[in-house]
Amino acid sequence: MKILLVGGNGQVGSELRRSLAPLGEVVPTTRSGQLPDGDACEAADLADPATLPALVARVAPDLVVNAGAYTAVDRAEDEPELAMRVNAQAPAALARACAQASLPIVHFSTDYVFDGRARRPYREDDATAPLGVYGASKWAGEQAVRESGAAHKIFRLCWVYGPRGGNFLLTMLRLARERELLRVVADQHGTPTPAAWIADATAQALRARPDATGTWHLAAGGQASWFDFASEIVARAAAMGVIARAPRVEAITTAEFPTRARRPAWSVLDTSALAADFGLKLPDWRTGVTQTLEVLRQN
Ligand SMILES: NC(=O)C1=CN([C@@H]2O[C@H](COP(=O)(O)OP(=O)(O)OC[C@H]3O[C@@H](n4cnc5c(N)ncnc54)[C@H](OP(=O)(O)O)[C@@H]3O)[C@@H](O)[C@H]2O)C=CC1
Ligand SMILES: Cc1cn([C@H]2C[C@H](O)[C@@H](COP(=O)(O)OP(=O)(O)O[C@H]3O[C@@H](C)C(=O)[C@@H](O)[C@H]3O)O2)c(=O)[nH]c1=O
Ligand SMILES: [Mg+2]
Repeated sequence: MKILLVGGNGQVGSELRRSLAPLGEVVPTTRSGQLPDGDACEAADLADPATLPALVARVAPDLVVNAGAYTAVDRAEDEPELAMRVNAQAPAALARACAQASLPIVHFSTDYVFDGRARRPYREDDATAPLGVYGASKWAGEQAVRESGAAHKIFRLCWVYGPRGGNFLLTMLRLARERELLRVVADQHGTPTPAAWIADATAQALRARPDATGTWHLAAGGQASWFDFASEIVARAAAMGVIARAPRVEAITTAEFPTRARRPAWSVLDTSALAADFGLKLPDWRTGVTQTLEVLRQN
């Protein structure tokens, strides 16, 4: 089996290069046409969706996996057109090309499609109402994939992080080395999920039910505020010797940490459909923090 992996260099994309390898030949694309080790690969610009059907035709895969996205939540408010091209029009073009060639597609979306007013974990068919441009662009991308006619798996993810790339854990470790005090919002709740777990679960779902079509929530177990996540990161990192000492972490409100984009106050995802359909249940989010810090310590 040949797998075209678009966005093969992001947090999830780089873990998918590893986790999908046992399923077949993985053909990654990056924006530059280069992988981090300097090796050449396919180049694909998601800001130019019209070029994507030719990419699919040239590679002639058996499956397309799209891990590329515009993920700068605040910046998206000032670049809505670019965010829409990358997060909505590019997946639309990929999914239409898949439909035409009778290929299945795997696509990823986000908890930020919800407005956060729920009082229980979000289910797949709960009403969406994105608060910002990023969430709106990801919702439009999901809809385009569903409407393309291609067999698809859409996995909605939450608070993704890992040892590489831009993410909250790496930001907290940097700030922990620079500051005595971290101030972190305690009134937004979700579930921090390692990119490696997402990539492993994606590979397992493809193996278990290659033909299943639909949308599933995919996140670690439990729930946390960003303050809980930051507190766990600095406590574990100090205990494991990843940072020399733990700074104090202060719980603040969203109002005390103004950002360009609004974010949902609650975006915990109900993952029971993933368990029922694929037999997949991810460990508690705290286990992921320790595992990721272990990878960083070894590097
Ligand atoms: N990060 C998170 O917290 C969450 C992410 N998600 C979703 O999960 C998926 C994977 O996210 P994640 O791995 O974290 O994202 P990353 O930002 O780590 O990776 C996205 C990748 O897309 C690439 N990309 C962006 N714009 C273009 C472009 N114009 N042309 C080509 N490539 C481009 C980036 O390349 P480059 O590095 O060159 O910019 C990067 O490699 C996405 O669909 C995202 O929306 C869902 C919930 C949470
Ligand atoms: C750096 C920092 C952030 N914060 C707050 C700001 C914000 O409300 C919250 C998270 O900040 P970040 O900007 O790191 O996270 P953000 O970019 O909003 O993360 C989101 O990314 C997209 C791609 C997704 O799909 C979501 O699931 C989610 O992971 O923490 C603090 O309170 N203190 C701090 O020192
Ligand atoms: Mg961010």
